[in-house]
Amino acid sequence: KRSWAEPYKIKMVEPVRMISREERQEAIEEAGYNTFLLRSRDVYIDLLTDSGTSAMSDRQWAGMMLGDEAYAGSENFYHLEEAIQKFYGYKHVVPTHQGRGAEHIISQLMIKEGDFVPGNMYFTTTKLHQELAGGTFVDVIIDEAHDPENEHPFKANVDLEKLERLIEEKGADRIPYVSIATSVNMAGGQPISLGNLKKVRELTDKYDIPIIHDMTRVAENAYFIKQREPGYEDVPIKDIVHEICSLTDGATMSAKKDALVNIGGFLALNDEELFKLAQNMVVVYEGLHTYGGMAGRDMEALAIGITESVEENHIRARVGQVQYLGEKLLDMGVPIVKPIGSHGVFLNARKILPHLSQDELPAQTLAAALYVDSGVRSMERGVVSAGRNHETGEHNYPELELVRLTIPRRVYTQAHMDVVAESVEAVYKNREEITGLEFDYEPEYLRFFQSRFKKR
Ligand SMILES: CC1=C(O)/C(=C\N=C(/C)C(=O)O)C(COP(=O)(O)O)=CN1
Repeated sequence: KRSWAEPYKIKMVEPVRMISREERQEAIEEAGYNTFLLRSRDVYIDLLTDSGTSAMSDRQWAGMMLGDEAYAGSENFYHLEEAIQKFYGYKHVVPTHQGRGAEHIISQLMIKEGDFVPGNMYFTTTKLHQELAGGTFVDVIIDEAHDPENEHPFKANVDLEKLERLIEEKGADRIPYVSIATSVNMAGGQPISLGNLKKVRELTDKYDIPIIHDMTRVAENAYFIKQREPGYEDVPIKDIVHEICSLTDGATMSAKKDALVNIGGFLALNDEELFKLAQNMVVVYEGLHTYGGMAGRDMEALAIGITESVEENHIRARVGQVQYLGEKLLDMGVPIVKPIGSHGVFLNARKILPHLSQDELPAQTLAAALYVDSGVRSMERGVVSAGRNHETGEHNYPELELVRLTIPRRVYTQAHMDVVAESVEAVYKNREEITGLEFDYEPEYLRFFQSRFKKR
């Protein structure tokens, strides 16, 4: 089996710097032990997120020069609309500045006070917008998804019994839609199978409940279907993506991930009436319905990015790099979420720091320790990200207490992955020395972005 390399070569580089350990210790204290509050210039390898951090292609950059910055009717909008209709199959497109812009609109439109929104595990902004609209998120993902060691190949599958029980218990009229994410971020970048999605479709059709698809990383999910689901080995990624979308009634997308742009998003809907309502809301919150908070040039780059995102060699290289890092860490004996995810490798902070209770914020602590060791920035995906129960005010204590090493698309080389793995190994070897953190400042919403912590 011959080696295989990325299907591109580098045409432009952006120098990065490595500051000293002393400077990194100062920087993390300055940032209140929150990696979101570090300055980019103090970060060596930035694995905080794959959101908006990917490299655009020369074609996308060329598209930036074709920005039709007309306020209304920009040519770039129609190119974006065509790309979404062609690759995703949805009829109507409402552009937004990024994913949460679309989540805000669809939540306000479809959810009424006291509703329940079932979904395959929560995502932070998605759940918050459902709550702000008066709804309650209900997790209907299979139990295996909450077990980092479980190697189920499709951990994002829906537990159909859980879903049907909820519908029977609450009544279909209090379930505005089922929220299905392709490649579930908080479970460790795990896919749903087409077989399961078809069963979800059958069940929701029985009760006439729509499915709204969070398609932020749909191409990565399609890649795992091609790798793991019988019958799809020879089906092109773009056809799998199209089939996934065809089983849903609409979608929100943060285009900052799979679609390879630094800003952008949209809401896509098949229902004409809902589309008109969404179009009317977008002008209140995002911008005219033909730009929705994006410049014309951004929409052009996005239309091109969508085309590139479903290209076989691109997605194979993208997911392949994540698998490479994950395999290295498994070989080093570092506890990570299995199977290895699509957009990142998730360290099992609870298992790495068993001497810390969840109240000592193990994932937050581990992310800070990793940064001090090497300048590698990661993101907390544990109790801090889970926030507080919006009724009781108590912390939500998730099963999964993870640190996400999120790989931007087409940015880092294999050498960077090797440096990251060695740093994780060094911190892992020294794990007994690590002591916990506590909150110093905690904002009301999405606290993981802006909280500050201190050593206990
Ligand atoms: C699955 C999913 C996401 O992962 C997501 C944003 N994710 C971020 C920022 C991340 O770091 O994973 C969003 C929100 O998108 P936005 O960051 O507003 O463009 C929606 N769905």
